Amino acid sequence: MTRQTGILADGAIRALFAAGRLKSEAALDIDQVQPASLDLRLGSKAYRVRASFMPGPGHLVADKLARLKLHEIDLADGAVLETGCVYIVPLMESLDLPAEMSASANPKSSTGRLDIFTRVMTDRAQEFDKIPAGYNGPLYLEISPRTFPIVVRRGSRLSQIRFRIGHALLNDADLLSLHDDETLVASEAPNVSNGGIAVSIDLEGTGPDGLIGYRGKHHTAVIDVDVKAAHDVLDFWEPLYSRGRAELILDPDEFYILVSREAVHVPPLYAAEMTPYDTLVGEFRVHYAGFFDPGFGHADAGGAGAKAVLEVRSHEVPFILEHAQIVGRLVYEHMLDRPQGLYGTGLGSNYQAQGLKLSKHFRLP
Ligand SMILES: Nc1ccn([C@H]2C[C@H](O)[C@@H](COP(=O)(O)OP(=O)(O)OP(=O)(O)O)O2)c(=O)n1
Repeated sequence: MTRQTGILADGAIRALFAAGRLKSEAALDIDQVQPASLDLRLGSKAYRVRASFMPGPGHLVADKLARLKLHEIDLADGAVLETGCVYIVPLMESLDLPAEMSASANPKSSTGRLDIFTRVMTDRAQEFDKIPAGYNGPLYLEISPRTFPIVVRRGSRLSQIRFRIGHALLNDADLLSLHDDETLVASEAPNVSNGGIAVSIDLEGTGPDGLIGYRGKHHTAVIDVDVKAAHDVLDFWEPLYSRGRAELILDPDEFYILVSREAVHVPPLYAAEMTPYDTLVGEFRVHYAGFFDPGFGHADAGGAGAKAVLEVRSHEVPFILEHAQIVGRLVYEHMLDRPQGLYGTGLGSNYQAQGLKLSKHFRLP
């Protein structure tokens, strides 16, 4: 059954290309269309800018770039993007959306796991990562590596975009009833509020030796975002072990990879997104969160027991994170159609049935 509102699935995203609503400088990569999103590719130039900016009503990104760029970098053969610097990269894909269709962008999971801050910008934008209905124009990516310097090139895929018609978010009652049928978050009692189901942190360490997570090292070598399993974990990360207390003191200057206590599940007719838990005093937050594909953690797609990976930072002050503390909420949206491919069934799914898992760029010793 086709719904009137919801997120476009892979087949409908391919149809946008065929209809000229989505364009790209080059033919699509074979795995670029995901079950409920499209990976966006970097174009051939990056601009180092002095500071991030919002285009604002009436302004084109290209005009602001002409004023703010400090240096132009050729990405044809790859280039290093340094930590602490802000870059703007025109993307290969551009849009001419139908009047009723909007979109939203997010860093890919691998991008968040490397602590690469990214946001998509459009001309005249008043918000990052939100593409208004009917948008016609180019897309740009702001990139700021926070912990590790990275190598990127034309075609590197750091962010992804979802297309939607209307509003199809599940409310609390819908979520509870879907949870009863499908077990969305495997917890003793589901905690549902504001349209989201809570995900909490595991600090007991069910992994080998009580491993609970990793803290990013500083002054490391560069990471090529396009190469898998190239780096030794210990050159970039300090493993953290549970020492009997099931708590972790977050240092405000550090970046942590942790894991959810619950296995999470996105049934095939839904797409989910993690929204960071914003404490009223704002001491810490899951920094990147991100999109969860239809089929993630779905038993038929090989995903039973898949945990969410959490990229956590503390703000301003050191903060004690305790086992089972809520760190985010998963919100669910209806798909317009069932995707042809589910997460975990294709060759490119790196994180199905994962536990605590660093990005695909690392190999265990
Ligand atoms: N904070 C997050 C965000 C996402 N995911 C999971 C759910 C997603 O369905 C899966 C893959 O996400 P992306 O498509 O963003 O990731 P990549 O493209 O980097 O990985 P893959 O190559 O596996 O698609 O990772 C996660 O565990 N923790």
